[in-house]
Amino acid sequence: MSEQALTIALSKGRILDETLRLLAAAGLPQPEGLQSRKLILQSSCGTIRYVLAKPVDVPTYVEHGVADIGIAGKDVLVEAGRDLYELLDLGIGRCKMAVAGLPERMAGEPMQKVASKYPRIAAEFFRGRGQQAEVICMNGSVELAPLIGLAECIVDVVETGRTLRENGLVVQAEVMEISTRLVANRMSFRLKYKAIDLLVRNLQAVVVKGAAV
Ligand SMILES: Nc1ncnc2c1ncn2[C@@H]1O[C@H](COP(=O)(O)OP(=O)(O)OP(=O)(O)O)[C@@H](O)[C@H]1O
Ligand SMILES: O=P(O)(O)OC[C@H]1O[C@H](OP(=O)(O)OP(=O)(O)O)[C@H](O)[C@@H]1O
Repeated sequence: MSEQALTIALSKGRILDETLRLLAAAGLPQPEGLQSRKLILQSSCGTIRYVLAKPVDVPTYVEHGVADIGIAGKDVLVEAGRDLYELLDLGIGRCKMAVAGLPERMAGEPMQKVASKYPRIAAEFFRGRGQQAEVICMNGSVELAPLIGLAECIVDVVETGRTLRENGLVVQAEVMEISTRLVANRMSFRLKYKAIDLLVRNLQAVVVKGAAV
């Protein structure tokens, strides 16, 4: 690593283990004390400070410059709409953003209410299709909405498709492909270019080779 110290905001939750494997495969100094409840972990050599953040907050930390680098899903990044540099597709956390609903809904029928944890992405998708939709913002278990009559459809992440299947819902349209991305604060990218460029090149090598996934 270069001598410039970096702060990296990692997404806690389902992509954390894969992220850590990828960072290790790229030869990055590892965070110490992962088993603790600490939210800021230093690497042993002190060149990297890791911040363990809620995924949805990662773009906020990076845009404000309290983290130089962030690792988060494309879904979270697009929804946040922050002014960041997207440097690399890490190829992990792969899933899709899709519109889903009950199968008996006629395809092409105008939508009225759409439930989603991603209100901006949902609104933009229907606006782009020239359809008027009221987006109802949810925090989880979004699949409930069409089942209980809150909305005609949902815009949500689909990975294996199991949650949709087991709740009798089907994909009606695909919105975008999702994977985990490396992003940087714009100012950090200029001021710490050497360290960030080295980080990107090391990660790129393992992403391309697929060594860590
Ligand atoms: N089945 C999936 N469901 C949700 N996200 C997934 C899935 N598979 C991969 N991902 C990716 O993993 C990222 C993190 O998901 P995770 O569930 O940990 O975060 P979250 O939805 O913000 O969770 P929480 O609200 O519980 O903090 C998502 O932003 C997405 O890019
Ligand atoms: O296609 P699948 O493999 O079934 O995965 C998709 C499900 O996983 C996520 O939910 P999560 O488990 O994060 O819970 P949540 O409903 O609280 O967001 C997502 O919101 C879907 O519900």
